[in-house]
Amino acid sequence: MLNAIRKVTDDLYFVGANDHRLELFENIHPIPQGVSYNSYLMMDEKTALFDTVDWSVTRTLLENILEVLDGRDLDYLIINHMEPDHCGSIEEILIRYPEVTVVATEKAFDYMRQLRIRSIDNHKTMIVKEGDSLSLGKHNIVFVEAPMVHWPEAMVSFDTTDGILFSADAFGSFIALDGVLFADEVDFDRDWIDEARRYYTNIVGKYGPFVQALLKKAATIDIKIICPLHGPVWRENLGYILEKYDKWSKYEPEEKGVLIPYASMYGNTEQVAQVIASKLYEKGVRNVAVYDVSNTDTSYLISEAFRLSHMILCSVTYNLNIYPKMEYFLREMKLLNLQNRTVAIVENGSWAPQSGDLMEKFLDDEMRMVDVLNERVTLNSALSEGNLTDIDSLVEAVVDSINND
Ligand SMILES: Cc1cc2nc3c(=O)[nH]c(=O)nc-3n(C[C@H](O)[C@H](O)[C@H](O)COP(=O)(O)O)c2cc1C
Repeated sequence: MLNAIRKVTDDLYFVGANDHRLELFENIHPIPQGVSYNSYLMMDEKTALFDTVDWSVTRTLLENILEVLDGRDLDYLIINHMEPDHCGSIEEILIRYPEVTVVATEKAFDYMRQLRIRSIDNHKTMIVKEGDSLSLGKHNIVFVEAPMVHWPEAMVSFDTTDGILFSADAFGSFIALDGVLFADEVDFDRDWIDEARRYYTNIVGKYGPFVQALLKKAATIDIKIICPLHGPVWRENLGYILEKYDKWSKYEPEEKGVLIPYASMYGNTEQVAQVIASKLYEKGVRNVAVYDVSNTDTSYLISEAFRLSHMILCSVTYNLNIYPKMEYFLREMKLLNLQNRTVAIVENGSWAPQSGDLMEKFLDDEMRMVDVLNERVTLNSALSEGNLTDIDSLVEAVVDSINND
């Protein structure tokens, strides 16, 4: 093979590509380890391509397809999701394979027109809805609607012959594949889970109830392989990733532990965050994650907030407000629907500390099912002897809450 193509099964080929050049996914989330855009080509009596890739790697996709088709024509292009990182090459496929039939939901066809995929109306199309199926010969493909996972038009396709779920954005992950195809070829729980969580929580996190609906449908079919649109394919231990998705989409913490994001200009608030973290370890808590909100991209904080059960928000008062980077994190948590967490507050201010009240009001008024502990610590510029009792009470309250949850 001239190209980096791998076989998922005897009839199914991975023909996607890696991207190490994109700095920000969706122009917002850093991806220091890259990302893959997955596309799969089924070679049966009829040939079918499941989704395409981002425009930037179209050349690789086209060469991969040419090599696998080996002179045959492409019969079907099945579009599960119309986000441009997956639909970016549709037009090129249509130009090169004029006889191809495009298979998608009605909404997906609307988006093709919105996105100015000009030649779609000159092509054979097949609009599918929940339960429709398509025979490729040996393989029978059933279409299952998956609205808001993560766009309204999304569907997943299920090959009933081999039990393969083409799961669109569900079960995806950041990190370029770089030769890997299957999740069982890496130490996923050590090396990939943090980026899988950061991908899910920031990209799909808001749509938990829709993911729950998809998981319920998935429970009724016999899935043997999951082919997502980013990251590795799952063929072993599917329960591992299904369980993670179940937790994340129910907004249940994965682990007991404490996230301590701090906003500090000159280090005094940071010092208190460190003191609190030390005291938590002294009290036997083992899962404490301390982050400076100024030098940690919010996507990482969101991911940690989904992972852990407790949070201690530490912020200076900044022009009578919450420190902007902390405020941004709070707003993102709200937008992504995070809930079911216990939170304690540390505030700092030299003349009119306000960040504590403002953070508490935000948590109470804007977020759902967030329990704010009464034990607050208020610093005036810097830690003083007078704060120590309050710090101990806050730590005690967090430890009690962890132990009694
Ligand atoms: C630009 C700026 C704005 C501030 N605004 C307020 C304020 O509105 N109210 C207040 O009580 N303190 C205010 N402060 C004081 C800080 O909250 C105070 O310096 C705090 O101790 C900083 O803690 P740190 O060492 O963790 O940065 C402000 C400080 C700066 C630099």
